[in-house]
Amino acid sequence: MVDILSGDNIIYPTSVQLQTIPKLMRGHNVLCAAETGTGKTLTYLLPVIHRLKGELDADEFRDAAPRTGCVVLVPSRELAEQVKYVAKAFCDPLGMTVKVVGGGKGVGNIMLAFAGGPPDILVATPGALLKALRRRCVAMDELSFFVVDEADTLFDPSFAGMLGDILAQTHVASKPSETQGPGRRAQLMVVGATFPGGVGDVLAQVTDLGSVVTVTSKMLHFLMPHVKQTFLKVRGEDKLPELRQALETAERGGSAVLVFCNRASTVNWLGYMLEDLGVAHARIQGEMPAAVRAGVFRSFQKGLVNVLLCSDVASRGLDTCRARLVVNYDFPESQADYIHRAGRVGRAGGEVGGAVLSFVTHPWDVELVQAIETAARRRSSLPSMESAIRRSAPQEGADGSS
Ligand SMILES: Nc1ncnc2c1ncn2[C@@H]1O[C@H](COP(=O)(O)OP(=O)(O)OP(=O)(O)O)[C@@H](O)[C@H]1O
Repeated sequence: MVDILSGDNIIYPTSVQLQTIPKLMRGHNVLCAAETGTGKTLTYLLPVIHRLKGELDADEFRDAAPRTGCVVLVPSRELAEQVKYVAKAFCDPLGMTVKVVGGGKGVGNIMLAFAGGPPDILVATPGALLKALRRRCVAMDELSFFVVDEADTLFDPSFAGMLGDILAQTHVASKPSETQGPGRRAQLMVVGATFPGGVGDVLAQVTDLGSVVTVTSKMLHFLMPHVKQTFLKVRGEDKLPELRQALETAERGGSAVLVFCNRASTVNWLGYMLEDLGVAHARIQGEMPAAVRAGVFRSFQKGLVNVLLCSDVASRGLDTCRARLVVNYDFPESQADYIHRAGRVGRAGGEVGGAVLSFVTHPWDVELVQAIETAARRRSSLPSMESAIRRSAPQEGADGSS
């Protein structure tokens, strides 16, 4: 595993990895709240793969029937493919299997993922996982790990019902000793860059909250100091010319750009406008089939297109070191959306910082802009982003402080 990491130029752990990986290795349930782009995916994948490989090789499991050892739950198919890609780099050489079941595919496709037997790691979106559970393709009560990635989205009311159904079928450990040997219970890992209220209440239904170690990074809810934040007050009709100018400047500098709109319809409209102006681009929005979105994101990653117009479906978790500029064509409706969009640039392992350019058109955006501007200037955390977990589980700072 170390060879694969160094091949990717990953030599030293990030602060979040340094604090969280040992706790997972010791069998604790962990809630990890750390800013965007700090390497949270490897934070959980490395201990998961290490332990599953150990179980596969252990004498006490030799006669056990094959089973899925870890389910990673993510909100979108793109993110599922991304996690699978990272996991496969480690699992393939170890002879372990990783499969995805995601939205936008029929039941036949979901069954196909299990045709070769249960994968060691299953990366799933909630709807697809529930379908797989109904067909008994995977047994949540036999897992060694259950990971909830992008927790703020998955604990949002739009997913909370499904998440509750899934958690109810998962046998979550309440202490590290329960995670060992045949009959073990699953270790729970909940990961996010922002946390909504109510997370503690949901977790309390499936495990002893006292058993959940919380790791929060010192920079949680801070704006990245190496990402320049610019706010441009413009009239609605001036947004398109301003965008065009920003795209031209980015093109001259060889930067790829993510342009965020608040609605799918605006993404489509803006796409037609840029088409008229002869600006090459691609689009991702939530009303497109998930498989199409995944294909579009792949073309962006490969450098086939440098401008990606997107709705917030692309703001959560997608890892690209290509983007140097994020444009908020529409000002985001919440601080959490701002943090996630801004987090697409200046990510761990990237060589340079990045910039966020936000168009501010409406008087009602001003209050949010002022809060963000002040936080960026003072290098303080964004207000009103407090975590429910902070109040409901034992704390441990990423600097090691308790
Ligand atoms: N220790 C490390 N050193 C250098 N680069 C790293 C390290 N760990 C992870 N990375 C790289 O950092 C990038 C961001 O990682 P990742 O996508 O896991 O971030 P994240 O914290 O999950 O972000 P988000 O909150 O946006 O989902 C990836 O390209 C990854 O390969």
